[in-house]
Amino acid sequence: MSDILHRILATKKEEVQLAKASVSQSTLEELAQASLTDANLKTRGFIHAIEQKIALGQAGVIAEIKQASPSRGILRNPFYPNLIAQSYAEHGAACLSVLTDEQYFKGCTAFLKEARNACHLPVIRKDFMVDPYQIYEARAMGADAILLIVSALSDQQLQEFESLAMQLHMDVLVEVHGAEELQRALLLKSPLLGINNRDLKTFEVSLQNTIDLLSDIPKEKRIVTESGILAKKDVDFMREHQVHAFLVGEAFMRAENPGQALEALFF
Ligand SMILES: O=C(O)c1ccccc1NCC(=O)[C@H](O)[C@H](O)COP(=O)(O)O
Repeated sequence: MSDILHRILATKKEEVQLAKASVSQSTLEELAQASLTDANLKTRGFIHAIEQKIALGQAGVIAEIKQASPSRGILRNPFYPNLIAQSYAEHGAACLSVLTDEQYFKGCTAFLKEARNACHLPVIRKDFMVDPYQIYEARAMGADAILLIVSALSDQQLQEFESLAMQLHMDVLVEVHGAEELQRALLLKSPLLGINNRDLKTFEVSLQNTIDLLSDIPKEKRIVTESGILAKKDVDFMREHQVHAFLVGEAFMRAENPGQALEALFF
């Protein structure tokens, strides 16, 4: 239990127990249900937004809003999620990814709400799901999608969490790093499959990781390459291999104008 992912997951389990003592799961379930008919909160199609971009021949960019990360430390200061979201929307992002983890990424629920309220884009709650409670929480805060990290969950949890997210009208990004995780991910229904180029145990990043898994992935899946996309050559490399959806954080967070950086990298 010493690598960073395991530490994050252990913290997350403690946080969920504390949260449950403050807001009961039944209250959250009611809020999540109510959100589905609230004009401001009802879900925006996350996968649909990516597919629309790709149908136009463009890249489907999930643009990340994160203040810090365990591997890179502070990425942006000062940090205004609403302005970043507007900038991404103006410059061609398909969707937003907002980190809500506080301890390791300096994120919070308010950042997701601020970013989503500032634009029309669908938003994924980027956090470490270990309990169904967090899925109700995600919907109650307005998330349009959640992330499920295969290495963090059992097969049963993956299926249960995916099914709950779908019942709450959210899309699911299923994230893998290696071949064994990929086989487990293929048991799920979601068409959105993220391949993380970063090994969350060692922080090592290799874009070749995405390419190495491609031949084992059925055509029905929409592949999202995640992490380490920093330069135009990285984008070209992926697109040459028919990978057209991208999750990018650091390259934009370090730029003075994140949206302009997105446009320069992808369009
Ligand atoms: O980025 C980290 O340090 C990290 C550590 C432990 C778990 C997850 C981590 N990152 C999450 C991500 O996957 C990235 O935020 C995302 O793919 C964007 O990557 P990048 O463009 O390299 O910022």
